[in-house]
Amino acid sequence: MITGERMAAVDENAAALGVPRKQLMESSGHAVARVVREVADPGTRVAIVAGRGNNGGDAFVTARFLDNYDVTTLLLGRSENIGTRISRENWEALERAEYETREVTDSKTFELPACDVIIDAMLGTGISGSLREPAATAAEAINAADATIVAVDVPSGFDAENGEHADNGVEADHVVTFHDTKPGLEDLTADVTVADIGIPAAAERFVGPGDLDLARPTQREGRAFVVGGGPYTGAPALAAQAALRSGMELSFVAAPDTVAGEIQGYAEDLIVQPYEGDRLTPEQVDDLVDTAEGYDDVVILGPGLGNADETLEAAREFLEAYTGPAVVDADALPIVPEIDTEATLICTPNRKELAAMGGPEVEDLRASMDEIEDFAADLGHVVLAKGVDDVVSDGERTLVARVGNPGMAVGGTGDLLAGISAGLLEHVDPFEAAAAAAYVNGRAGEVVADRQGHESGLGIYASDMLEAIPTVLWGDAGERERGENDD
Ligand SMILES: NC(=O)C1=CN([C@@H]2O[C@H](COP(=O)(O)OP(=O)(O)OC[C@H]3O[C@@H](n4cnc5c(N)ncnc54)[C@H](O)[C@@H]3O)[C@@H](O)[C@H]2O)[C@H](O)CC1
Ligand SMILES: [K+]
Repeated sequence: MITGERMAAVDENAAALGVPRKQLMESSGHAVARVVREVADPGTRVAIVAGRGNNGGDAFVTARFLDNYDVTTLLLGRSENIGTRISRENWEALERAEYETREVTDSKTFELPACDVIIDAMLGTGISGSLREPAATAAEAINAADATIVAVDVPSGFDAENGEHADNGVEADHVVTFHDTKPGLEDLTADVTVADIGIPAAAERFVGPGDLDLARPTQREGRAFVVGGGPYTGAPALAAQAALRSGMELSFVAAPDTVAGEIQGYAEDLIVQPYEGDRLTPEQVDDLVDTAEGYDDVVILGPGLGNADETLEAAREFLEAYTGPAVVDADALPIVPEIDTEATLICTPNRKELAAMGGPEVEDLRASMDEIEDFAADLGHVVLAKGVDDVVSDGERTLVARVGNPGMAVGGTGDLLAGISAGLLEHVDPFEAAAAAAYVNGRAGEVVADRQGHESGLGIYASDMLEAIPTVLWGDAGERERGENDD
């Protein structure tokens, strides 16, 4: 089962792997033709009713695979308004090859040709709400016709996010859905065929640009609240800056007053809130929890805190009292399995920290995905295990991020990852945030290495990567692989 939104992400990932959507469209269109051949003999009259999105494009392909049928293709709208390049190319191919095509420019003049089979390709997973004109009139005519209705991907009017079906939607006899079934399709009376369209398994196993699409912030929003610093000062500063670079509006660092000035000195963009002492102790916990909850912050707990007993006790008390979203990193990690917390956590251990949390002791994170998944399930929180390849799991879903370069083994990249995770956690669930953050961090390392002219990245600084975060999130670096999906 896959939602329409997730499907779009997977096909973006497939494009990045070199299997562009136009190829998938060819497979989709072919799959629909196969079902038509099962339900109707050659020579039968077939009417294709297509919309201007990729759902329509699939059916333009179908027409080519039904050469021994009597096919008429109706486009709802003008061909110059077809919404995507690949769909337009498939429409143009029909015209050049002299297939029977018509453009319906006015719903009042809509007329279904005499037919025995209707292919409903008006709307697929791009739909929202009940059908608007001219699709509404067309759906009425389709439902009233004495013909077998074959729907492409979903019946038009069906919402592939939640299974709701618009009152004025198409009532299909057969549905040819792609790659995997969609939520709610099984509740329809139609026969459902799930067609394999050649999406590589890697598109769902490896984090790619599609996962980033699901998590990309569209506006400046949220406050990061870093509880870090004491023995170290660079780590909280990097994490706090990475959160700002990932779309947060404000980034606070609560730190001991002995180091607050130093942390502020790294970056004027941060707001440093000093507390008394030279390290975090339980005395500060109530204030910190009140602040974080009072302002709906996303907390980053751990960077540079050190592992003094009273600091770890404070981190424990913090997580036991706090109920909001947080990223837990570094010395605070071993506490997580020991506590009961209502907080929503992303834990970001490296291999050593994973073992220190009581997780599996592994050489190669990717080879140990299953163990990491089991560990995340036991822990009850999202684990983002970072290494050469990162593994992200919420105990049910597990993804591998295989981006980045050897130079990223330098100190500080983990702090960036914590900051990016917090920035994305403001917008999406912790699994989606962690997966996309791993991708963004890795790509940022690649972008910097590229700019510096050495692919290995050996010699990059974590702080060099700060500026590359927006490049990956909103700029060309995130879009570089998108190829065919440019419209
Ligand atoms: N991997 C895959 O899933 C593949 C899917 N394919 C097919 O592509 C469609 C999804 O295509 P998309 O272009 O995103 O959207 P649609 O064709 O579904 O429709 C968009 C179109 O509809 C208009 N619209 C939206 N809501 C309404 C409404 N309530 N009433 C009327 N019109 C509406 C919107 O404005 C757009 O113009 C998927 O289902 C598959 O069939 C690929 O071909 C292969 C890979
Ligand atoms: K459809």
